[in-house]
Amino acid sequence: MSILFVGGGNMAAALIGGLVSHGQALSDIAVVEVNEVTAAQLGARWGIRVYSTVPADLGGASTVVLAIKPQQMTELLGHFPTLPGATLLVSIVAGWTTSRLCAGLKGHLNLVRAMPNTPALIQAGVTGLFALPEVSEEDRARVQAMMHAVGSVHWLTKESQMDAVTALSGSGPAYVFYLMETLQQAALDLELPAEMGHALVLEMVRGAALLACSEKDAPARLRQRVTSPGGTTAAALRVLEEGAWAQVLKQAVQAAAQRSRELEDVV
Ligand SMILES: NC(=O)c1ccc[n+]([C@@H]2O[C@H](COP(=O)([O-])OP(=O)(O)OC[C@H]3O[C@@H](n4cnc5c(N)ncnc54)[C@H](OP(=O)(O)O)[C@@H]3O)[C@@H](O)[C@H]2O)c1
Ligand code: PRO
Repeated sequence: MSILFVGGGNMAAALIGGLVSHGQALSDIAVVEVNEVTAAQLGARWGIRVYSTVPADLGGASTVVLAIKPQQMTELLGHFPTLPGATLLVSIVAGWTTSRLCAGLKGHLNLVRAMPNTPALIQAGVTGLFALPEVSEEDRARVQAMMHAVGSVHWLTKESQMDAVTALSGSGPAYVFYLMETLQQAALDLELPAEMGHALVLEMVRGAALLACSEKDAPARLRQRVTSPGGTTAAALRVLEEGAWAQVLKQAVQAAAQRSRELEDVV
């Protein structure tokens, strides 16, 4: 499978890294990247072909991955080559629906939307996929293999689920990193040395995530096992409940899903 990435930023680099580690030939990967610094870094890191504009023949690629920001899409599609019907178009662009993509790509229907996340950088990502009915089983398998190279894959049954996936697992790493930043600050406030606070938070989050993945018990049950009656955890959880922490977090995820719905309309 030869792949042309349009946009060679954070997510494209993560996907390329995963593909290369799964044996994808570097000669079968090319990138279109307008940012000269990023373009030079991609070339130096992998020695792959890097274009400054989309080549009319797509560099011979059978799969094109759109990996630019939603706000950059209208300009890109304004001068995008007409795709041969057999070319598989995969878009990781948040918010852009297949209907808008199809319209911008002159009726192209061989379309799959993918929503990965940044742990893809270490092949620990999770991706939601949605394909139009016109996409063949073979092309579905190709895109599944591509995203599986950077983590696990879940097929969506309805495109509208993509906004929730974007809000949950697409944006989700930022919520966890924010929690970690806050806990590190709390460690400083409790006068732990910065390095120790940093390590304790990292190892605690890693341990909790691994435990949750290894156990059949739901997170609520795991939480109960930490919480001794009248103990320290109960004291902390009471403060979180008083601050309506769960409601605030749910509202944050709702806001992300709403923004995903709005992003289709950005120009
Ligand atoms: N980051 C995430 O966690 C994440 C997760 C899932 C999905 N996504 C989606 O993935 C897409 C890319 O996100 P990202 O974080 O990888 O963004 P990014 O790091 O900004 O990468 C996009 C790259 O494309 C370049 N570019 C802009 N216009 C271009 C054009 N016409 N042709 C070729 N290259 C062009 C940008 O250059 P400039 O910097 O000079 O503009 C930038 O280097 C977004 O649509 C986002 O919604 C992101
Ligand atoms: N990063 C993109 C955004 O913040 C999409 C999910 C994660 O819009």
